[in-house]
Amino acid sequence: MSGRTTALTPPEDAVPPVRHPDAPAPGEPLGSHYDQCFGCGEEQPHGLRLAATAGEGVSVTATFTVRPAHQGAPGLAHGGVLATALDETLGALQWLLRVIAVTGRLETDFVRPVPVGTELHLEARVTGVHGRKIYSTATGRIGGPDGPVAVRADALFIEVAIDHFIDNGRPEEINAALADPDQVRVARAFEVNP
Ligand SMILES: CCCCCCCCCCCCCC(=O)SCCNC(=O)CCNC(=O)[C@H](O)C(C)(C)COP(=O)(O)OP(=O)(O)OC[C@H]1O[C@@H](n2cnc3c(N)ncnc32)[C@H](O)[C@@H]1OP(=O)(O)O
Repeated sequence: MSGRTTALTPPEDAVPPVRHPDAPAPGEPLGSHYDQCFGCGEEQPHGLRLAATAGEGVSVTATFTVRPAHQGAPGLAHGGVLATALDETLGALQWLLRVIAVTGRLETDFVRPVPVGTELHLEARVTGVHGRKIYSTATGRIGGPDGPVAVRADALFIEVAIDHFIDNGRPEEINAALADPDQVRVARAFEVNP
């Protein structure tokens, strides 16, 4: 990482994010980007099954219920699982920008322990865009959208082409995804010029 800034606030010449005209309307459920995703996939038995909804501007909200499979200490959510919930919520912002991006950097504050059974209410928004770099921030609250903050994160996502996944993913999963019309439709929903 030599010569690379680790700052997660947008640089002065960053531009405000622009909501894509074809982005899902505020209040619209975003669905899963991949049914095997550990964060949002419906086919992952121990996954988070996080459900995200489009917000105003370039923002999303999401909920995730902590289950016994998500424990670290007895009765409490694992920190890595909570970071996943934040990462997934931040990743869902891509639906509103209609770009494909991956997490380059994620800085997480764990403010309160989160017991099993908790419904975590997350919200995320893009704070600025600088070329391929997308700066964003998220919080997770216990029990409701106005509940106490349990976790928060700042992140830098980097825009990539679909080839990022084709070139780097394991052939079994990539070939299955490319053969699935629903998956291809979802991938195209992220791209400005499919
Ligand atoms: C078919 C299926 C479709 C599914 C689609 C939906 C998928 C959605 C999935 C969502 C799932 C949930 C989300 C997930 O879990 S995503 C999974 C977790 N993330 C990853 O696996 C990413 C792994 N990393 C990489 O692939 C590369 O390093 C990337 C692509 C990120 C950059 O390598 P690339 O060679 O492309 O770019 P570059 O190195 O020229 O850098 C470009 C610029 O960025 C700056 N920079 C880079 N890194 C950092 C850093 N760490 N801190 C600070 N800055 C950083 C860099 O300085 C430069 O800035 P500047 O010099 O221009 O100013």
